[in-house]
Formats: sequence, C-alpha cells, structure tokens
Amino acid sequence: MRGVPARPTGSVEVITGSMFSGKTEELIRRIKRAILARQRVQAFKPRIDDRYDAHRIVSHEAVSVEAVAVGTSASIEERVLDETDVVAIDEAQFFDRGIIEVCDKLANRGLRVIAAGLDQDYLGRPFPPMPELMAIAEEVTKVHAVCAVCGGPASRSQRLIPKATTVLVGGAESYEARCRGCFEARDVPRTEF
Ligand SMILES: Nc1ncnc2c1ncn2[C@@H]1O[C@H](COP(=O)(O)OP(=O)(O)O)[C@@H](O)[C@H]1O
Ligand SMILES: Cc1cn([C@H]2C[C@H](O)[C@@H](COP(=O)(O)O)O2)c(=O)[nH]c1=O
Ligand SMILES: [Zn+2]
Repeated sequence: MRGVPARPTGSVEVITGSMFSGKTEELIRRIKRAILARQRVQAFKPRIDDRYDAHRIVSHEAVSVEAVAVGTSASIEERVLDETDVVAIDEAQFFDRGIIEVCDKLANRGLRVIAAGLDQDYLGRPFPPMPELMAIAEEVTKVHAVCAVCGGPASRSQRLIPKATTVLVGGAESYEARCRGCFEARDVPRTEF
C-alpha cells in the first residue's frame, strides 16, 4: 500500500545536559515505559563508569535498571539481538566516535535508540562524541540541574578537584552543577589552596 513503511521507522533520541540534570532518570523513565509497552529493551553503559554498580545504570538518586557494561561501541553493535526494539545507552560521552555510526545503523534497522550523556566537559567544551550524536538524532532533550551556587538552572559541570584530564569519573565529591554565570572554566578550584 502506498505511504505505508515496509518496516518500523527507527530513531535516535539524545538526552543531554550537565551532571545531576536528570539524564539518567529520564533514560530510566523511557526504558521503563518501553518495557511497559512490551518492547524488548537492551541497556548498555561504558565499562569505565564503575561508580555505583557494574551491571546496572544507576542515577544519583539510586534508581536503577539492569545494563551490560561494554568497553567499545563495537561491543554494543555485536550484542544487540535481532528481536530487540529499543537500545538504551548511558554515559554516551565515554564511548569512542564509532558510537555515532552504531546508533545510526541501529536506527536504520528500525530500532529506537536512546542515548544519554554530557554535552560539555569540565571546561565547558563540547564533549565528543555527543555533538555528532546530537546532530544525527531525531530528538534532543536538554535537561538542567539546579546551580549549586545561585539555585538557577544549571547547564555546566564544575570540577571541584585539581585534575586536568578530560575523563575523571566521579560524583558529588568531584563535581557540582553550575549555571553559565557561576561556572568557572579552570582546572584548580580557587578556594582550595
Ligand atoms: N544540583 C542538583 N540539581 C538537580 N538535581 C540534583 C542536584 N544534585 C543532586 N541532584 C539529584 O540528582 C538527581 C538526578 O540524577 P541523575 O539522573 O543521575 O542525573 P545525571 O545523569 O544527569 O547526572 C536529581 O533527581 C536529584 O535528586
Ligand atoms: C564534566 C565531566 C564529567 N566527567 C565524568 C564524571 C562522571 O563520572 C560522568 C558524568 O556522570 P553523570 O551521570 O552525568 O553525572 O562523567 C568526566 O569524566 N569529565 C568531565 O569533564
Ligand atoms: Zn548559578
């Protein structure tokens, strides 16, 4: 019949924002709704993020769902089963650039891909591969935390400890959410020394 797609249309959804903005909570909410709709969901997280649980995606409020920890984007592609409807990925900023093609391919196969990750690093720079993932996504949701300094909507992650590497896994002991005005792009906190 004319106008009726031959296969289900896949899509890529990105949930992004600063730390503590509710990205993981929103990802888990979408996963739970998909399961309620009897869709088959596979969830993944990067192996590097060992903060709370190796086999679960866990929010800062300790809400969690089961997930497989993988080291590379290729391992996600290898593990996706034929019968899977939804692929959910947390901490997408920690994956290699291949994650863009993997998400694109899965969506082209008809799957719904939902990826959550930081849009900016501790200096306020775009956090690869998130910008490209956002570019190929059908839908991008930006969520905001509460600024730890002024209480306004926070879009940035302030690093609180003096470490000048892009990757530094951590939580509230190492980072706080800040708005544009309160954020300071620097490696060493002024108040610490
Ligand atoms: N500054 C903050 N702003 C908003 N939520 C915060 C803040 N600090 C802690 N939280 C908690 O973090 C939760 C969001 O956690 P989570 O979904 O894991 O965020 P993200 O994945 O974006 O880091 C909120 O529901 C709230 O309880
Ligand atoms: C800003 C920034 C963050 N990280 C790390 C810190 C956490 O382990 C994750 C973000 O987790 P969340 O679920 O968004 O709270 O990323 C980093 O390695 N480098 C950075 O610049
Ligand atoms: Zn502020």
